[in-house]
Amino acid sequence: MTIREGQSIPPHQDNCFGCGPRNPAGLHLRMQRNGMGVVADLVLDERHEGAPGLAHGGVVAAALDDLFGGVLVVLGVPAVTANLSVDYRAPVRLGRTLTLSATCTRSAGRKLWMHGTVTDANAITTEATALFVRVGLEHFSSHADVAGPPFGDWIGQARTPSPDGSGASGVR
Ligand SMILES: CCCCC/C=C\C/C=C\C/C=C\C/C=C\CCCC(=O)SCCNC(=O)CCNC(=O)[C@H](O)C(C)(C)COP(=O)(O)OP(=O)(O)OC[C@H]1O[C@@H](n2cnc3c(N)ncnc32)[C@H](O)[C@@H]1OP(=O)(O)O
Repeated sequence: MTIREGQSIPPHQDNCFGCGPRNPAGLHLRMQRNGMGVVADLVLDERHEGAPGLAHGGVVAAALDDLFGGVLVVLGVPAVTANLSVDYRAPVRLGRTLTLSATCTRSAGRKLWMHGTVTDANAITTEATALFVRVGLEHFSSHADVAGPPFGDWIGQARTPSPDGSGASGVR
């Protein structure tokens, strides 16, 4: 599955908390490819409230984690979050159009390092880094039937691993 610049990233699966259109409790993130990364707009509301009028930090972290999962789709690399670190620089207000962006900054062997931000009117509210570790498709298929789309579509389409084993062409 090749995703061109500006094209929408398909959901990881229909019921994904971050990007699944079918999940009634989900964030319904809609990402687009931006270079070798992804961007998305997101408006949080009272369902996502922590302190009055402000987003719960865990929701913001989940959104960024899911964007990192969108970067994996651009790269064609199945991987999972091993470590996620979030810097909350300013409160995230409800009812604002937030811009989220994420990219892979480096890869080596099975490891991919991610960086992402949340901005509100061009000011960074939140910044995250993450370590993802590449896994085989059995990581997913051993817990659920993943034969249907989009996972089913992805099976067999993993990019040929690059010499360092990452498979993530275009990342450092
Ligand atoms: C066919 C094409 C497919 C294209 C599809 C593309 C994308 C779709 C793929 C996935 C998306 C699916 C759904 C997305 C949903 C949401 C997106 C957000 C992502 C998530 O929501 S995902 C859920 C949360 N996530 C987990 O549920 C992981 C649970 N966990 C494990 O499954 C294991 O823990 C694992 C696999 C991580 C490692 O286990 P393991 O046995 O395979 O490997 P091992 O432990 O040897 O680690 C290898 C090297 O990573 C280093 N390392 C490991 N962990 C570290 C840590 N915490 N800190 C620092 N370094 C760490 C080691 O030190 C070693 O480093 P070294 O090689 O240098 O020694």
